Amino acid sequence: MMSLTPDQFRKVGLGVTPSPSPFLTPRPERRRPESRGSDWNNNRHDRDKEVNVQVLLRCRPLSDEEQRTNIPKVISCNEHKKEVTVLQSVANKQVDRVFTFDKVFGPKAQQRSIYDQAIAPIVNEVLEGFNCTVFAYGQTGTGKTYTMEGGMRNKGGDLPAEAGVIPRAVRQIFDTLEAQNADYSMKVTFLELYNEEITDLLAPEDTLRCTDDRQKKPISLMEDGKGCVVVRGLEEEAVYSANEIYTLLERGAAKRRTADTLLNKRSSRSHSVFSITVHVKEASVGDEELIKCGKLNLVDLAGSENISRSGAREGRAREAGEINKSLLTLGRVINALVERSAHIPYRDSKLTRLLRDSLGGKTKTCIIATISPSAHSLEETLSTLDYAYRAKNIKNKPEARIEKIEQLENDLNLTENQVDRFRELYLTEQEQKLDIESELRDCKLNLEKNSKELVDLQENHKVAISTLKKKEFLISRLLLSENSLIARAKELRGDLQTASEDISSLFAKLDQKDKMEAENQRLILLFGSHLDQSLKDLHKTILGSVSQQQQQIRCMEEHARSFLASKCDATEILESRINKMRETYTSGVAALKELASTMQRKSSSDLEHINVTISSQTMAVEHFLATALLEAKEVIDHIQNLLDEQKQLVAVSARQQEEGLKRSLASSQVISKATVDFFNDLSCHASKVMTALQESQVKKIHQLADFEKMFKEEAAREEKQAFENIAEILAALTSRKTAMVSEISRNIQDLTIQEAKRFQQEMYSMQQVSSDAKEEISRYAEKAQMHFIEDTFSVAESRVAMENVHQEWENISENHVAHEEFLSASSAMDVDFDSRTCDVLSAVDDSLIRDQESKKEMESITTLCLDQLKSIQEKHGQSIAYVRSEAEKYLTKDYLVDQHSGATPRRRDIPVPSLASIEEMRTPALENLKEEKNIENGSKWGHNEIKVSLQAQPNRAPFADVN
Ligand SMILES: Nc1ncnc2c1ncn2[C@@H]1O[C@H](COP(=O)(O)OP(=O)(O)OP(=O)(O)O)[C@@H](O)[C@H]1O
Repeated sequence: MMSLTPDQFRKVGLGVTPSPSPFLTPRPERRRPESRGSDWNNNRHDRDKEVNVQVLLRCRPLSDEEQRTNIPKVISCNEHKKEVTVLQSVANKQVDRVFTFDKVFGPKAQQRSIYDQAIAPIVNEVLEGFNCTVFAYGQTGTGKTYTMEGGMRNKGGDLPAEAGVIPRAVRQIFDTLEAQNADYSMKVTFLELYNEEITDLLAPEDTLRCTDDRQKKPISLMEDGKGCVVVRGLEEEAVYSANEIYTLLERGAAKRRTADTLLNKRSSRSHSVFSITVHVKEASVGDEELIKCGKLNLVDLAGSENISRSGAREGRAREAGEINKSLLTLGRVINALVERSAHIPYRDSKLTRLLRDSLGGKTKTCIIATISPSAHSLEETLSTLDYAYRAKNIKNKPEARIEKIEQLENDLNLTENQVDRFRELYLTEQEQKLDIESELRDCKLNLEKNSKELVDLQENHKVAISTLKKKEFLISRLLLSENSLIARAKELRGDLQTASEDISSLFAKLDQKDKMEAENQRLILLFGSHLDQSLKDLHKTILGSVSQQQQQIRCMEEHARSFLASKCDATEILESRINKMRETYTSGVAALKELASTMQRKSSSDLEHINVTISSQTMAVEHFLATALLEAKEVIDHIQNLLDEQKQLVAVSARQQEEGLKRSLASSQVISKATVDFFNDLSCHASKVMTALQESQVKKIHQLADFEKMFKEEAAREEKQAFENIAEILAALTSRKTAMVSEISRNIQDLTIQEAKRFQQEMYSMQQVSSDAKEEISRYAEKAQMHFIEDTFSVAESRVAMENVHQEWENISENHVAHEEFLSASSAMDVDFDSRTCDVLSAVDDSLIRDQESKKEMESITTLCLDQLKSIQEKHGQSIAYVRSEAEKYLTKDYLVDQHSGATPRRRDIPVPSLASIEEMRTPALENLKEEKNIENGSKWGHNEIKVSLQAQPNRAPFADVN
């Protein structure tokens, strides 16, 4: 045990004395104790707050040995989620267990991070005047000592990385107080609890010199587990600097009893308790001096162990037994605290007495549970986790201790040294006082509990007596209840009879409904078959009309073909006639040539004769010639006139022929245009028919959908109106009917769609045929135009030839005979030409007549087609109307099924006795009876009635008879 003050005290010459003055504030005057600072009140308030014990979990890494032997890991830590998962498989099934703690540190967690995250805040609380305890709990070899002590050696002022909680806490306290330049004193104790004996690990060397473990000087622990700190410590007090403390601690730690076990080469065989008590002088509040007193306990428990597994040898068996015993007591204390038992077995072991204030007391407590990740330690790990998890629920009531001792010091008029000693004693006294207070509170609680139990017993006694009375009364009341129950049962029976009659009539109604349902189904089937039949008829009609149309189209094709053939014939005739004309012209031209040669021959002989005549009769002839010349001139003029006339006639005839041909062309063009227009009209009409069909189909679909919707709405309305009892049956019926109707409507829609597709195909083929015929006719018109052009050319050629002939005739105009011959030939040719032209005209007339005939035929076919289309449309409309009327008929029938017949029993309220009336029949409580006695009239169960009934049944009433 030692007292520590900062080096600066020693520097000013105060530190070496056994009892240094920790508080250097001058105390100039004596002060009154009445007023207390606001902090004091705050801390009083803190006393009422309960805080849970904080539980951290640390899992060590696999040791080198464990890694070498490939021991599987069964622990997984999630520091972020603060979860530890124990991986377990039972019968090849993964049955993992997850535990959650306040903080979780995995195998990689460093000493420093654990301290900074978990312990540093606790040390700060100690400096604020709280008592705090941190203890490590876990199976042997899981790292408790490593966590609490770690490496203690201080290398040149710096702590090593593996330094544990104890050296780091000492460092933090020193550093903080120094930084605050605080007025403080500190006391450190390091105790070992071995086999229920306490040893001071900081006792000077010579006490231990030449002694074995058993001869270590034990410290007797006071009953409340507190006394050792102050009482023993005062005698051995000394002052040390911070660095010296580390050396002392290291030495003390080395003194702990350890042993080589199978699970840990340096297994601690004792519990160690390291305590630092810090007294910090608060800033003066007014004329009062306040001291914050905080205490930090750092406990390293010996490891719980399975003796057979840990391999504790014979000599160590008692040791292991003692460790387990003390840890079991600790477990019991934790259980009692969690279950909030009235009795907490703190006194069962020295360990629990030491930790009394840390578990369920006024201390802030943090448990570091250590586990191993090895699969071999699974059982012990689960036990540690269970304990640690339970310990989370322990509640402590920590309170900051800020003491006011100035007043007492002044009253006692002590010296400086006495004041310091007094302060120490006073503070320890306060601690003890608080402990006694807590015990007193426990006693009070027990007393309260006992007195409560006594009151309960008295209550029970009273209750038993009143129960007896109640029972007597109950028997009498039961008789009354019996009578009223029988009367009520009779009433109920009447109601039941009526209800059963209603139910049987409801069942009759249900039967009727079933029958209607069957009838409906039959009707629906009939409707389906009708619908099928009508659709088949419709299909047949459509097929018939389509085949008729095909026939007509074929007929039209025939006509077109025959028309083309006749046209070809006419063209051939025209060609042959033109050929004949050509032949006539050729023969005419040949005759003209022959005539010309004859004329030439005759002219030469005539010239010779003329020459002879001229030579013989020169003068006479000259005169004659002059006369002849005049006559010739006249003749020539005449011929010229005749030729002109002839020429004009030929030109007129050619023009007439050309005009005739033009007219024929125009008429054939008109015919072909009319034919094309007809086919256009036909295709237009067909497309109109198509659109009309599509529209009717869409309309049908809409109508069917509307009908379906209406049907559903109607059905829903009916369902609502129907009785609740048959609502389900009706709903089922309606849904079935709806399904059937929607099925049928779907089928109709499908059939209509197929029909429309077929129609479309037929129309498409009709259009194809029409367009083919149109093309044929336009080709024919082109051909006719070509022929006409050829004819025109040939006419023009013949005119040219005629003009040539005319020219030749002009050249040989002298020969009158030839002229006459020419005239005759020309007239013959003209006659021939006229006859040919007449032939051509008659052929054109024939062709026109035929065209007209074919046009008429086409018109008649078209009207036929239109009539047939109309009839198809009408038939289709009729069949749709039929289908609709049939559907309406059958569905109206369906609707009628659920019409009110009047025979259905009406809903009637069966009088159900109210709960209150039934409750009235119950035998009332005794107290109620007392109340009832006060009610004169107006209650069914009035006092008078009881009396009457009791009198009526005297033998059955009193309880005494039963007994
Ligand atoms: N987190 C850790 N990182 C590295 N080594 C560790 C860790 N925890 C424990 N060890 C090592 O495991 C061994 C056993 O640790 P320690 O002695 O601290 O266990 P213990 O729980 O105190 O055992 P016992 O109860 O038997 O005293 C030591 O060698 C220690 O260095």
